[in-house]
Amino acid sequence: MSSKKSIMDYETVALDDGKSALVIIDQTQLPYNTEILELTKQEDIWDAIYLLKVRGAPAIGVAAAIGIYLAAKEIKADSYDEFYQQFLKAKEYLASARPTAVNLFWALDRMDEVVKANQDKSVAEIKELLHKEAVEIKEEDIWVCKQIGEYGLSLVKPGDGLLTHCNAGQLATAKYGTATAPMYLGQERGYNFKIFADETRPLLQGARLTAYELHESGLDVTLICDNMSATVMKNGWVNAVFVGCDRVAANGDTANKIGTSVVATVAKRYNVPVYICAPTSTIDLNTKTGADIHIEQRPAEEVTEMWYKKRMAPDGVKVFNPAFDVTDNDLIAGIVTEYGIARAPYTESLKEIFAKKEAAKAAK
Ligand SMILES: CSC[C@@H](O)[C@@H](O)C(=O)COP(=O)(O)O
Repeated sequence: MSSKKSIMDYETVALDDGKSALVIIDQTQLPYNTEILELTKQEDIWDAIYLLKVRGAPAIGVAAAIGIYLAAKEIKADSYDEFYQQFLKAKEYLASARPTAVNLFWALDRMDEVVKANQDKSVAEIKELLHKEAVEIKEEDIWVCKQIGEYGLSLVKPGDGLLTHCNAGQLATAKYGTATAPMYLGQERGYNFKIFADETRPLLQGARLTAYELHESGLDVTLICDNMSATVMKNGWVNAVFVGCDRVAANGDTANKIGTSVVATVAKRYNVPVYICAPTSTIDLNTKTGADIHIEQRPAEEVTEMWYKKRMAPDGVKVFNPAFDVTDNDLIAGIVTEYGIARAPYTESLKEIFAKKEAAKAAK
């Protein structure tokens, strides 16, 4: 019997409180090396987020929550004010790692709220509450992905062809993934999906991560280049597109990995519905439209040489390398959240989703 551990047996992101470490799989090494990193320094945590060692909006959120807890744990302060000043500095630092995925800010703000709400407590007690909150943020993400799986699965039928772009899988979340959650759940229930994974240039999250985790899990996955989605859709092989997101604006416009809007435009041409799998932690009602979303620009080398033995572009050529694009809301058939599926017009339906979330919180 093989004792080789599957990538699915590892936690994408975890806290080792005894070692005061953020524990992650270094995703830049996948699929060849499964290297587990134990990060204790704030600079290393920042680098891991910036360099995409830990990536995907929900996983970035969990890493940030654990990261700021670890920073807080190290603070030596006698008074609340002294503690909070240093906490805010650490928060600002981690928040600067990447600009588009709102989960980074959402998680840091949630941790900040814990500090502000407990000014009457001792510094030691606040640290303990931060620990609890970071653990909760991670646990919640697992539940959220499960729910998205159930709602997503209700949109498709056994034997369907599904296409996904980038990695919104287990490696992008605490477990199950968002766009992959209906796929994993369908597998448990005998749906026999045929999945197409876009390779996702320039950093190949689709090839290195999505194709890897789905294949390891025994799903029927076919890797395609980014320029092949029209072909597989025209052939009638795709019944639905499921993708994740980094920030959904109040009107439903959605920032996700560069190339998502191309897939959505092609899908519209071939009448294939595009579903955005979106934890409410990735929906930002304070951002009005996609035009207000800050799109991260990344180094030219990611396009010209990073994954090649030799540079594959002329020296000195200009390169444009946005990490994300915005899919306009009219290309989106539904936004699948943990509280149900929002449909156009999104300005209203997303508010209803948040009202359900509030009601569920109040009922606890
Ligand atoms: C559930 S993850 C959703 C998104 O974060 C994912 O689709 C994506 O675009 C990730 O981009 P990345 O640059 O790899 O962090």
